[in-house]
Amino acid sequence: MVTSRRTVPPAPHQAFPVLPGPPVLGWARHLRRDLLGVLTRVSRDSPGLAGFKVAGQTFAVADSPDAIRDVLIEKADDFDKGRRQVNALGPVMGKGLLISQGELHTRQRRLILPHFTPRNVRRHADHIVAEAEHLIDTWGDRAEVDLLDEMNSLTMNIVTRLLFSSRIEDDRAIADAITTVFEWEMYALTSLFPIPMRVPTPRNLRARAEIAYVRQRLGAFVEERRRNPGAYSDLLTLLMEARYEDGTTMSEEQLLDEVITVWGASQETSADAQAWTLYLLAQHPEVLARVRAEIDTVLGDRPATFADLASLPYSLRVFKEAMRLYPPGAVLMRTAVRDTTVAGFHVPRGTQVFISTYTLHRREELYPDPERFDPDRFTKERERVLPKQSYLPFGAGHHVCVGSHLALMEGHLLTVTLAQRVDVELCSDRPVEPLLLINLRPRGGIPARVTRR
Ligand code: HEM
Repeated sequence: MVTSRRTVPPAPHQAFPVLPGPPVLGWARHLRRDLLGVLTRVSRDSPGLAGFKVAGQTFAVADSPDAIRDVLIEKADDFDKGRRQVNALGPVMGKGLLISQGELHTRQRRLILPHFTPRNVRRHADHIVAEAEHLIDTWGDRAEVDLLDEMNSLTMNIVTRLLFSSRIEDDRAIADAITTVFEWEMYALTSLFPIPMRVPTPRNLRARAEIAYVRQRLGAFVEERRRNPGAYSDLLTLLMEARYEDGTTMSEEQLLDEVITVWGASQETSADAQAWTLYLLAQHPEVLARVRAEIDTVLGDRPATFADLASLPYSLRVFKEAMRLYPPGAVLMRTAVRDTTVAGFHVPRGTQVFISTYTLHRREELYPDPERFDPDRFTKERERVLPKQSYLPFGAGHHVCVGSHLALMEGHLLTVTLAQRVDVELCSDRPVEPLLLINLRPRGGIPARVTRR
C-alpha cells in the first residue's frame, strides 16, 4: 500500500527543516563534488521539503509528490528557472525551450509540441531500429566496448538522422565537446560564486571553444538546408516551416537555439537511460530471460516495428524501471520568484529548489525495497495506483519533456533490439556509480563484452 511519510501537516508559514552541516561554508564542498550524496542525506528524514545550507544560503530539496506538484504544477507561477540555471545553460542553448520562460516559452512550445505527439513520432520507429542494427553490425561477432560510449553514439546518430537526415560520423569529437560543456554547466550550477562565461579564465575559454564548436557543427546543417530547401523531409524541415499564429516562421537565431536544445535535451538523456538499462539487464538474468521470452513470442528473429510495441509490454516496464532507479534528469532546478508555500512549508522569495527525482524514485513508501530492480512495479495495475507525481523521469508542468513519447518509444525499441541481438557481459563486478553531470550518467562508463546471439 502507498502511504505518505508525513503524518502531521506543518503549521501555516512553518519553515522547512534544514539539515545541520559543517560550519561557515556549510555543504559547499559537497554541493560541487557530491550533490546526489547531499540530496540523499537531506531526503532521509525529509517530510517532502527540506533544506541544506551553503555559506549562509538555504537551498531547498523537494522530493515528495506533494512538494513537487506544488513547485512544478500548482504554484508553477511562483517559480522560474532561476538566474543560475539560465547563466549555466544559456551560453549553449540561447533562448531555447528548456530555459526560455513566460510568453516566449509558451509561444515556442506551441510551435514545437505538435511534432512530438504520439501519432507523429511513430514514423521514426524504423529509423531507430535501423540505427541500432547498424551499431550492432559494427561490433561484429564479439567486441569489448564501453556501453556508455556506444549508447552515446547510437542516440547521437538517431537524433541527427531524425533532425537532419544525416549522421555525425566523427561523433567522438562532438561527444567530448558536450562533456566539457556539461562540466562547465555543472560548475556554473553548483559553485558558490561561478565566474561568468564572459570572463576569459582558462576554464571559460575551453568551454567557449567547445560551445562554439557544437553550435557551428549543428549550424552547418541549418545552413545546408537554407541552400537546398525542398531536398529534405525531416524534423529540421518541419521546424523551419512551422508557423506562428500570425503566419511568420522562427528567426534564424531562435531556430538554431531550438535545434540545439532538442538535440542536446534528447541525445545524452536517451544514451544514459539506455546504458543503465543494459547495465541492469546484464545483472539480472531472470529479467533478461523474460524480455527474451516476450521477444521470441512476438518477433522471433525479425526486427521490431512500431506496431509490435503494444505486444511487448514487459520490455517497456524494464526501460521504465531503469529510469526509476537512474532517471537521467535526476535533479531539476527552480527558484521562487515570490514568497510562497510548498507542501505547507513557507518558501521565501529567492530560494533555489532542487527537485530531486533521484530520491523521489527511491522513497520507500512509494517503491517498497526501492533499490531492487523490479520491472513489475510498472504493470498497468500497479502504475494506476501510484500517486500522481511519484514517477517523473520527464519532469512535469510547463517544462515537461517535449520528447517524452519519442523517448519512451526509442527506449522501448532499443531495449528490445539490443536484447534480441546481443549478449552483454559486464567486465567488472564492481557496482557502477551514478555521476550527476547535468544528466545522471554511469561514472567512468560501463566496460562490457558484447556477443552477437
Ligand atoms: C530518456 C530520454 C529523456 C529524458 C529522461 C528526458 C527528460 C527531460 C526532463 C526531466 C525535462 C524537464 C526539464 C525541467 O523541467 O527542467 C525535459 C525537457 C525537455 N526535453 Fe526531454 N528527456 C528525454 C528525451 C527527450 C527527447 C527524445 C527530446 C526530443 C525532442 C527531448 C526534448 C526536450 C525538450 C525540448 C525539453 C524542454 C521542454 C521545456 O522546457 O518546455 N527530450 N526532458
